[in-house]
Amino acid sequence: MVRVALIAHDEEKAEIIDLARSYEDLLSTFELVGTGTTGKRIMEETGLTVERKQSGPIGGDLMIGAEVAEDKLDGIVFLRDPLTAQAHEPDITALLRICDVHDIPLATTRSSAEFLLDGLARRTDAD
Ligand SMILES: O=C(CO)COP(=O)(O)O
Repeated sequence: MVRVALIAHDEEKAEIIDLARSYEDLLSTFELVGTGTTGKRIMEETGLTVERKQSGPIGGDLMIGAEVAEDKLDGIVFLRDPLTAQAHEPDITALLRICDVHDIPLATTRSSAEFLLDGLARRTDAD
């Protein structure tokens, strides 16, 4: 089964919930994992189930990164706030880097996330 991580910074939470609603039918066919607060909000505001890791600032990004290192993930939607400095920036950088190392697709904006999910939908069709 396709396994996807969903992560959003606070300023992007409304955007990822809107994205999750728009793609709910597709996402309901995926295994979903997310950082703590993002996962909680998506479960509260959609019908989706998300396996929740720690909140990003206390290690959640690194836990998602560990799944990448273990080749467990097919893609990541990570809607980053480009205008606010994050205390856990080193963890965010580590996650982006490990996605590059393992060539795991990672989308950091709404439009690129739509491309990523549309691409994973085609992969599901082909399976
Ligand atoms: O900080 C985050 C990603 O860097 C997201 O964490 P939360 O989903 O727990 O808010």
